[in-house]
Amino acid sequence: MDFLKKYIRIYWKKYIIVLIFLTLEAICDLLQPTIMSKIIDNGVAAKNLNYVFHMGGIMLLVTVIGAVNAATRNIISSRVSQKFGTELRGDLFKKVQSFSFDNINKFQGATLITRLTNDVTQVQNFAHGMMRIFVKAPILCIGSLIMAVLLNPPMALILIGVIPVIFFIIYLNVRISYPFFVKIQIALDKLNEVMREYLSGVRVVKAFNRFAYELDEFKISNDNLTNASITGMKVVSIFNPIITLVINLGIVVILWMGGIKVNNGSMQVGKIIAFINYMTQILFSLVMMSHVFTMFIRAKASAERIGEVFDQENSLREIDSPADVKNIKGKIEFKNVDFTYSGSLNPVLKNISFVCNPGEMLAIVGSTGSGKTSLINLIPRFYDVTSGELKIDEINVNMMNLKELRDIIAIVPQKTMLFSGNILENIKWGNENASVEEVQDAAKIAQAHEFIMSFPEKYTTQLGQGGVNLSGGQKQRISLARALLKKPKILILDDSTSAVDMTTEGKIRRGLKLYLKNTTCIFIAQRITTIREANRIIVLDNGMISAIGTHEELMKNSDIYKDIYYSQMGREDAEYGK
Ligand SMILES: Nc1ncnc2c1ncn2[C@@H]1O[C@H](COP(=O)(O)OP(=O)(O)OP(=O)(O)O)[C@@H](O)[C@H]1O
Repeated sequence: MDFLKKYIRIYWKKYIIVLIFLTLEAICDLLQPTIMSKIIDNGVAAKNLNYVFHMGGIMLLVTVIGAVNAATRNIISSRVSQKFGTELRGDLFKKVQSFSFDNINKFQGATLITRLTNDVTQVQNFAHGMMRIFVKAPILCIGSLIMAVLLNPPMALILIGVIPVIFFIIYLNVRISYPFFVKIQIALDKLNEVMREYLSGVRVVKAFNRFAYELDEFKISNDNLTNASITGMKVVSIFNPIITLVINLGIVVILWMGGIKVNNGSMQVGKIIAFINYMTQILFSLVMMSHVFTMFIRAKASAERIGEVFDQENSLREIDSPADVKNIKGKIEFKNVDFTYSGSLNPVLKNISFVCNPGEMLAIVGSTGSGKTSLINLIPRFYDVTSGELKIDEINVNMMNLKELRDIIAIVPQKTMLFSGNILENIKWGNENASVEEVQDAAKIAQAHEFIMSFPEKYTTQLGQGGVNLSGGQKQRISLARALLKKPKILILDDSTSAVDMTTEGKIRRGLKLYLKNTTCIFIAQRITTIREANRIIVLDNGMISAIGTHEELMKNSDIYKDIYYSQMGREDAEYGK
C-alpha cells in the first residue's frame, strides 16, 4: 500500500489541524458530565440557583465551543477527503491508461471499473472517517476513563475491567470478519462483470433471445453478493450486541456500587450520573471503534486492490534515450520473430521473417486464428515480441519512444471503436488540429463523406456510445477516415472493410492507392479482390508464414492461397460478371 504515502505527504499537515479541532471538540464533550454533576450536587441539591445559572452558562459556552470546533473540522475534513478521492481516482486512471495490453489482460475490465469507483470511494470514506469519529472515539474513550478515575478511583476499576474485554471482542470481530469482506468484494466484482458483459452485448442477447440465460447468470451473481453480504453482516452484528451487553453489565455494577455509596453518604448522586455518562461515552466510542474496524477492513481490502493496480509494472519497457524517428520512411522488418501471449504456453507466431519496403502494400491472409491480428499488434508495440527482432527503418521498435512510434502508425482495428461525441470529433481523433477540409478529404477516401452528408446534422451528427446509431460498415468507414487523417507513415488495417459492400470497398481501394503513395500499408483482409491489389501477400498458417509473394506467384506455389482464391472467386466472378 505504498501508493498511500504520496497522499500522506500531501495531506498530513491538514490532518494535524483537523486533529487539533477534533481534540478540542472531544475535550468539550468530556467536560459536560463533570459540569452537570457539579450543577446537580452543588446547585440543585444545595438549592443554590445562582450556582445553577453560573455553571449552566459555562455548560452552554462549552457546548458552543464544541460546536464551532466540530463545524470547522467538518469543513476541512470534507474538503480534504474529497480532494484526496479525486486525486486518487485521477492517478489510478492515469496508471490504467499507461497499461500495456498485457497489463490490461491481467485485470478484467469490470474489476478495473470497480477499483476506480467503489474501491476509491471506500478508501475515501475511510480517510474521511479518520478525520471524524474514528479519531474522536479513542480520544473520548481514554478521556472518559481519565475523568472517571478523577471522579472516583475505586469505581473506575470497573471500567478498567470492562475495556480489555471489549478490545478483545473487537479484535475477534476484525479477525473473523475480514475474509467475509474480501468475499463481498469478489462477489461485487463478478456482478459488475456480468452486467458489463450483458450491456456490451445487449444486441446479441436480444437477437438470440438469451434473456433467461443472462437473467440466470445475473441472479447467480446477485444471490452470491447477497449471501456474502448477509454472512458478513451476520458476523459483524453478532459482535455489536455482545459489546453493548458487556458495557451494560458494567453500568449495572456502577449503579449497584453507587447506590450503596450514596446510601452511606460517601458519594453524591451527581457524581454517579456523571460516572454513568462517562460509561455511556465509553460505550459509544467503543461501538464506534468496532464500526471503524469494519470500515477499516473494507477500506483495507479496497486499498489492496487499488495497490495491485499501482504495483502493476508496465510490461512494455521504454529506454531512456530513444532513437530519433523523425525521418522514418516506413520500412518494416520482422526477423525470426516468435510471439507468445503471457500466461499462454504455446507461441501464436513462430519464426516470422519478412520485409515490407516503404510505400509498399502488404496483405496478410490466413484462416481465422492463424495469428494475423497478433502479428500486426506487434508493430505499434501493443505487445512485445517474445524473441527475434522487429525493426522499422533498421531501428528496433524497442529502441523507440512509445508515443513517437505510435505517432507514425495509424491502425484501424478489427473491432471498430467510436466514442460519444459527434462525427467530426471522432474523425479528429486522428489529428486534433486538422482543418474541416482535411477531415472531409479523409472521409471522402474512406467513402464516408457521402453518407455523413446525408445526415441532417452532417459532420456534427452526435454518435451514441460506441457509435450505436451507425451501421457496421459506416462505423468502419469513419474509423478508416480517422486513421487516414493522421497521415501516418505506416497504416495498418485489420480487416477494416469487412462490413463494407464490395462496390464501396472497390472505391475505397482505389482512393487508398492514390493516398498511400508514401505510406507503408499492412492490411489483413479476407476478400481476394482486396488482397490481390497488394504488392506482396503473406499467407499465414498456424502462426507461421506458409508463403509470401505476389498474387501471381502465390497462385503458382501456394496451395492454401489457391484454395482461398478458388473458394471465393466463384462467388465474386458471379458478382462482377467476370
Ligand atoms: N489476448 C490474448 N491472449 C491469449 N491468446 C490470444 C489473445 N489474443 C489472441 N489469442 C490467441 O492467438 C491466436 C491467434 O489469434 P489472432 O487474433 O491473432 O488470429 P487472427 O488470425 O487475427 O484471427 P481472426 O481472423 O479470427 O481475427 C488464437 O489462437 C487466439 O486464441
